[in-house]
Amino acid sequence: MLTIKNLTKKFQNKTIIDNLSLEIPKGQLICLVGPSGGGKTTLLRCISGLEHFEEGEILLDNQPISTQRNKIGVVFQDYHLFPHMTVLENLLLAPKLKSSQSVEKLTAQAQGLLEQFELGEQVNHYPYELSGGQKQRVAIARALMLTPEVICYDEPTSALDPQLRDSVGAMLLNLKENGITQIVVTHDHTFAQTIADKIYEVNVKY
Ligand SMILES: Nc1ncnc2c1ncn2[C@@H]1O[C@H](COP(=O)(O)OP(=O)(O)OP(=O)(O)O)[C@@H](O)[C@H]1O
Repeated sequence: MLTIKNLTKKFQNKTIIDNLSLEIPKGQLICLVGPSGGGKTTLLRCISGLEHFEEGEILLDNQPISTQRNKIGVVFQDYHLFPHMTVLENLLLAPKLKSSQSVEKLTAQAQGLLEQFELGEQVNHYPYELSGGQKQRVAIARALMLTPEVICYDEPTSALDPQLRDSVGAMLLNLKENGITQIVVTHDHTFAQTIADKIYEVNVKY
């Protein structure tokens, strides 16, 4: 269970998130929608431990999020792939630093994920050689390498055509089957309605 209790986040004394409380059961897929500037990305960054907040608590299974960051994966809007590394190297970088598994095992895991995401032929390609949809799938595969319990996505379909949007939707629904809790920021209400267990409107008045 991911629990947000009375969360308040300010930037330079401007309140962006005002006393927000939310409970997300394990394995749920929720979408955060709302107007531009409403605080969706900020909320996602607070949940993923990338942003400090003034008041309230964010707990994963009753533990403060600050101690649980390694259980939370983030897929950024512009993917944040390392341009000078191949697809495989992008997947291996963080687990090589954080995981106790051998490089051989990690490589096999990465190759398995890339096959599953239909990226088997792109293993040794660089990000500039990939399409938007392929970059998106590499970013999701990279997040999965750390076996997260929660994955946060910021606008995962904003750069994709409708067909690729549907394939990302199918991928997220598939991950739901594995019990991963997913939080998706999106402007796309149709996409949200297709995939979400619950949709939350983030629309804070300043
Ligand atoms: N690092 C920062 N410093 C100061 N203000 C910030 C910072 N990051 C975000 N903000 C402000 O916080 C507010 C919420 O921004 P946020 O990016 O969370 O909104 P959003 O709902 O994700 O918007 P969009 O849908 O346009 O991506 C905006 O007014 C933004 O200018």
